[in-house]
Amino acid sequence: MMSLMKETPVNNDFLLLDRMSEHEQVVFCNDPSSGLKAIIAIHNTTLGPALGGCRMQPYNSFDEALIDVLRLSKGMSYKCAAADVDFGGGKAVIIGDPLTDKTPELFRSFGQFVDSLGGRFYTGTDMGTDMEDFIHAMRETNNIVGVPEAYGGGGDSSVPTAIGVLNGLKATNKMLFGRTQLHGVTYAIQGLGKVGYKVAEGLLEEGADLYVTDINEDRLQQIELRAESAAGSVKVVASNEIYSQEADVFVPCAFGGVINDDTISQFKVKAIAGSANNQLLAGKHGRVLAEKGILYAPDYIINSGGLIQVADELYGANKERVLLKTKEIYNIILQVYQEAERHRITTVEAADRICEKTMMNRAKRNSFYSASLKPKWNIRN
Ligand SMILES: NC(=O)C1=CN([C@@H]2O[C@H](COP(=O)(O)OP(=O)(O)OC[C@H]3O[C@@H](n4cnc5c(N)ncnc54)[C@H](O)[C@@H]3O)[C@@H](O)[C@H]2O)C=CC1
Ligand SMILES: O=C(O)CCC(=O)C(=O)O
Repeated sequence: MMSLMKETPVNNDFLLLDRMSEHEQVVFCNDPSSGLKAIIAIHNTTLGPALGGCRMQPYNSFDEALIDVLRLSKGMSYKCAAADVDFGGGKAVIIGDPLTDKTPELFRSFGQFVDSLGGRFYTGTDMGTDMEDFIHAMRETNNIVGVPEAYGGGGDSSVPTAIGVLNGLKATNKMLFGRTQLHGVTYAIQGLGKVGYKVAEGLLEEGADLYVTDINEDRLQQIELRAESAAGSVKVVASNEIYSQEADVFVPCAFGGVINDDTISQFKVKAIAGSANNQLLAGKHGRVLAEKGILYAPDYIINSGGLIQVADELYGANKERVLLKTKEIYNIILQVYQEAERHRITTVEAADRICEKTMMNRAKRNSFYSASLKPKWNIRN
């Protein structure tokens, strides 16, 4: 299997098709009546049916949306392998503004397209979408996860995602300072959305000092208010100043591509560990970070708490089980750091190796015919 962050120049349609050739299936969804324009990408189903959230964003171009969904779905294949769940990599993007373009019809239409894949793809929330959106989608398909408990789901998947990030931060502190405690370390958090806000709250409760930024003023006011009754402190900084803060750890919880030539030249941190998917703009940036002595927690491992919960939902949601598995992120991140150190490779290379081995072993193991009529993981069909 190829490296996760392969750099592919995208400047004409044929190169784009080359890039798509790593994927099993890419579906373009167009429904003029609801206004839905979406892309579903299934990267790899070696481990099981594809599973991954649905992002809604006002992409500037079709190519931008396609590149995003291709990268995100590939990341999910690795995330599923790292989290040891029997699902493969997939993701969806809806092209539109989450603040103005959401309607029940749009999400019902999206649900119909998901259903048309016949169980090859399960989806739920991601950046720009909320659990409530998928209540509409699940009227059209059984293949929706991350819905409220009242609808038979496991609830808000950003809760375990945030718990996973906090555990990844503990592992990072262990590696950097030889201690797991979250206090006594300063963090620069980018994005106070569903995940970032909960991470910030968790850190504040532990007494940590934070620099935070978001483009949403309400979220900033909320966290400032929250800090008043917590042991830690908050300092709000402008969006473009978050990269150059004198913090110990940068915690990206907004968008992808945030680790690039421009930001790396500004970083003063010792480590980067946050929830955003596809943090490295290109594969080379993992090495550039390592050369600069910045420890990097591979995104698809530290942010796998949400995946663990939505995968668990398909076995019948159990919070205790989800919490146990999510806390394992501490050990997996530490293992990646240690293997990278031992083999003198980057943490991205160490993580990719572990996941590719899992996928290859599974591909070999499942080569015989089984007469089982119903897959064990599918309680809804
Ligand atoms: N929700 C989940 O369980 C999971 C989320 N992730 C990833 O974590 C990241 C955050 O996800 P969510 O919290 O669910 O999304 P969200 O949409 O709830 O939050 C994103 C936040 O980032 C802010 N933001 C956008 N542009 C910004 C900028 N230029 N500067 C500062 N802040 C900015 C937004 O205002 C918003 O508050 C995404 O990359 C997502 O793919 C990964 C795994 C699971
Ligand atoms: O968190 C979710 O709702 C699903 C998993 C996912 O899409 C992700 O981890 O990026």
